[in-house]
Amino acid sequence: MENNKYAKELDVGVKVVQMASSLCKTVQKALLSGTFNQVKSKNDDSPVTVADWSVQATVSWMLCKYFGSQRLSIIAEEDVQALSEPDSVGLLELVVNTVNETLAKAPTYGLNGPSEALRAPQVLEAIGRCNSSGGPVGKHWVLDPVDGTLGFVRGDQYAVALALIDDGKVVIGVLGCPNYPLEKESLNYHNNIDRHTFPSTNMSEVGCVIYTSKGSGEAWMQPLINGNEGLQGPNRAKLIKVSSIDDPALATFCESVEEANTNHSFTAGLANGVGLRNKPLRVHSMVKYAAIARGDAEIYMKFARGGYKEKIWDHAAGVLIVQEAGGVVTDAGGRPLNFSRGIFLEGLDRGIIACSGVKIHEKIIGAVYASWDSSNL
Ligand SMILES: Nc1ncnc2c1ncn2[C@@H]1O[C@H](COP(=O)(O)O)[C@@H](OP(=O)(O)O)[C@H]1O
Ligand SMILES: [Mg+2]
Repeated sequence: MENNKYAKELDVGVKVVQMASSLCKTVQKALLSGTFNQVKSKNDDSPVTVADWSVQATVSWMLCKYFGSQRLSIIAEEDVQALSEPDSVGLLELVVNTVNETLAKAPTYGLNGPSEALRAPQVLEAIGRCNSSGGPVGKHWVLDPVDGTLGFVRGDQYAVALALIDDGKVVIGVLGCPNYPLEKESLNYHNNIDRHTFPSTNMSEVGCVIYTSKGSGEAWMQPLINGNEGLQGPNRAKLIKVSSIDDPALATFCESVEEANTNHSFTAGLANGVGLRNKPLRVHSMVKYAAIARGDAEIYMKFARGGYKEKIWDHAAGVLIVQEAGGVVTDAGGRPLNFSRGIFLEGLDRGIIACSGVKIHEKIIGAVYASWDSSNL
């Protein structure tokens, strides 16, 4: 993928997501062990933590460093408001420390950090500059600093998702999945990782970064780089591919854990309609796209309640990774997702269907048409 037009963007993107994933692992451990417990609620009641802001600041700072601050457009989930409030002084301090600890390790990841530690205003500026609204023209970076924050605070699955959109098309996608084991066999999707035993598994075998660039026909997976070992370790990147299973009776579908985010009974009806037999794998975050791309599951379906507008940062990186790994992603009407119309997936028809192959995908789309009118959705 080195000859790619976006080779530099991909190289920096993968390294910065590696750094961000490591940051998240550290913060998640601290949260679960009670070292600090600052979890805030946003207006929509979803949680936000030190990790969300720290990742956003770190990625934003690095993108500025490598691609210049002048015309850099970044669209990311978090804003600075809650962090700038008077009662957030302690939280801001934690974020500043976390960002500086992370940036200090930049050379271990093959990147250059700042010559001196960032101060609070610089950290707030880095977070606040990610307020672009995207659109059909030019390059836009898209970041979900911690996707699946609910999974994150529960000690479960979450992802760091970074994508680049160029003239309305997603051209690179990078997904950090810090709690996704390298081997499928050791992933127990059905249960949350027990808070009290976490981290019980061999952590060196847990966590990966998956990446691709448009048109390459390849998606790659690296193990998480250990902050101490850094780039000295062997490059263990390997190609990943979607599953070749096309018999629905053998296929597995994944979906959100939260009923509030997708209609579980509608997807159960679809699953039944196409002859799926396996129980759904309920997983937080874009790790579901990673599961399809790695061949660990065949189908991902999401049907949000009417009126909910899907955000581009929740899908951009995952969609491209699934497509380049050999899969198909469309809306429930069978049309491609449109990343060119600002921060929302405008024009999305009902829901999102990601599949390992065309055959299963067609069956699911057919089942949607057959059951939609009677679904009350
Ligand atoms: N009412 C809703 N319907 C659908 N998706 C929602 C939603 N509220 C939040 N989400 C999105 O669903 C994402 C989590 O996905 P999942 O349920 O698959 O784990 C959230 O990402 P964040 O956790 O980054 O906010 C959020 O963007
Ligand atoms: Mg998200």
